[in-house]
Amino acid sequence: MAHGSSVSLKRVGLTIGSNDIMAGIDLDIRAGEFVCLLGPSGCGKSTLLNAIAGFQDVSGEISVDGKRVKGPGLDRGVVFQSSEALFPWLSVRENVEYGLKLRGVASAERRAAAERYVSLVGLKHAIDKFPAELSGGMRQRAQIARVLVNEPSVVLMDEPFGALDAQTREVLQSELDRIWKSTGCTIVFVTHDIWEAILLADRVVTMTAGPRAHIKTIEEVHLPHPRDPADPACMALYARIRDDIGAEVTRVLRAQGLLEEESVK
Ligand SMILES: Nc1ncnc2c1ncn2[C@@H]1O[C@H](COP(=O)(O)OP(=O)(O)OP(=O)(O)O)[C@@H](O)[C@H]1O
Repeated sequence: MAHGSSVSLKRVGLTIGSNDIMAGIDLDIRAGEFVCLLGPSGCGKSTLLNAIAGFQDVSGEISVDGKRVKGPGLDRGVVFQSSEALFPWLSVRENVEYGLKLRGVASAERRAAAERYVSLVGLKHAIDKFPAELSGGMRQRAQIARVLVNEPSVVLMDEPFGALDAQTREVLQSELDRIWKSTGCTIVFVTHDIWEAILLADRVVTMTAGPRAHIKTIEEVHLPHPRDPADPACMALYARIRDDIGAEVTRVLRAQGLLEEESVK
């Protein structure tokens, strides 16, 4: 199993054309930590995740276990929202084995690894099915297994449960908590859902709205798992984060002239 790596962001920024998307982002993520990124739509959460993945060049410095990120690498795995990320012409087993095959891992070893990770995500019974035969939740489980089989020390998740119905999302949230603990990897998870962040994260990082988006607040969540939304500590945290994001949305609407001063609390 993989260990978790630390991730360090120093003065990270991105300007595209005349658009200052983000600026001055400093964040130190501990090895094995679960960090959720929240913020108003368009603030740059996915862009930041892509920068850690090495898909997006940014200014400043991003390093994993002290080593500068210069592009994608097997130490970082990315789970996308869309289950289209699976190859539709391959079975779950073949999808999960795919990366190992590219790396020349021997067939027996590949098979054993795929079975181990497909079991870990609770999909053993569907290992020979094709993506079209799976529900949305099962496809996301398969995508997670396909990433974990490479034993990344950092897993980057971009709204992985965003397209799922509420009940499936709840099941997968608790499964993810179990999977995270059993692998020990570091998780950086982008979501729009404040409850999802509170139920999963060690720390919830809230970003300001752009332009020049940066970190607004960091909440440490010192609560045991499984967390209960009815817990007063969770409710208080929810109210604080909702107010932080709400203030950003209000600020943007006001700047765009879409909200009158007196209607703002
Ligand atoms: N390659 C690019 N070229 C131009 N603009 C870009 C590029 N990548 C990101 N942006 C802009 O950067 C901003 C942040 O986008 P991003 O998708 O990261 O935000 P987000 O917080 O993940 O949004 P959402 O919550 O709606 O998914 C947006 O204004 C987007 O248009």
